[in-house]
Amino acid sequence: MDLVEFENVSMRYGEEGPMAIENVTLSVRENEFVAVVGPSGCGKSTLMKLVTGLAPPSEGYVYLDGKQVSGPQKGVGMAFQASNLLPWRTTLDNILLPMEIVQEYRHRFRAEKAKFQEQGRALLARVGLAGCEDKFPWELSGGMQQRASICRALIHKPALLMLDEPFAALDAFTREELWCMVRDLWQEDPFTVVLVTHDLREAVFLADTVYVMSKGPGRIEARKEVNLPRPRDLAVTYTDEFAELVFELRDHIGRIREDTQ
Ligand SMILES: Nc1ncnc2c1ncn2[C@@H]1O[C@H](COP(=O)(O)OP(=O)(O)OP(=O)(O)O)[C@@H](O)[C@H]1O
Repeated sequence: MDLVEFENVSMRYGEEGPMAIENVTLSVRENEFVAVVGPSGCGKSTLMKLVTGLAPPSEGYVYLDGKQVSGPQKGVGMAFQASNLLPWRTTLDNILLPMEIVQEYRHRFRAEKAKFQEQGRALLARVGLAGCEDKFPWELSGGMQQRASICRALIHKPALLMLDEPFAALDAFTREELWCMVRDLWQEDPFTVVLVTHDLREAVFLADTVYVMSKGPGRIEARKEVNLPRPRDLAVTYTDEFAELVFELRDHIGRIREDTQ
């Protein structure tokens, strides 16, 4: 079953502005890991706003779990390039924030606080942050902050996790560690993921399907299935098969850049 569907979606900001994305049709199956790659400004973040209901399409339809998206969606977890943890809250309190502020969960959270705190601790342990529950964000490294930010996005067990370049600001080694963390979380207890990234290796390592977007306006130029066997180890990134997939995507993007420059 498809969890996310875009049907001929176009979007412009303002009445007169240029099209940010045009005629986008795509679908994401339940528990599929999708990556969207493309040059800067091609509309990747706009796709995220449309799925989460933060902006309506100018034309076409966006469906989430079979229902047309017409406002902010509760069942979506989001993480961004900046972890945006609140500096005055501990790591555990930061990751429990959605339970406190989203009206839907607030009552249950107040009634069963100890249970949710336990779930928060367990989630932190799964991402290697056991012992960091009472630390403040400034006591954590950048990679640890991003781990916590992904926990915060998953604490309410969303059907869909939207990741907008969550590893872009990290060094190469930390980035690869976090790829493995997301891979493990997803494999242990599957959910649907849409990952927006500039990093082709990241897209091929993590995703089942990669969409390549062009810019001005953003269109889906290519869809590539990644049939590398799972579970994938980092060693796969040094194989010819992996390099060929990355090269093919790079070639698409190179051609798009030539056409739009
Ligand atoms: N709030 C806004 N108002 C007007 N135009 C916008 C707004 N947000 C985005 N745009 C325009 O829409 C187009 C797509 O932007 P978007 O941020 O979705 O691209 P992106 O692929 O996420 O970019 P990047 O990779 O640089 O983050 C761009 O031309 C951008 O200038």
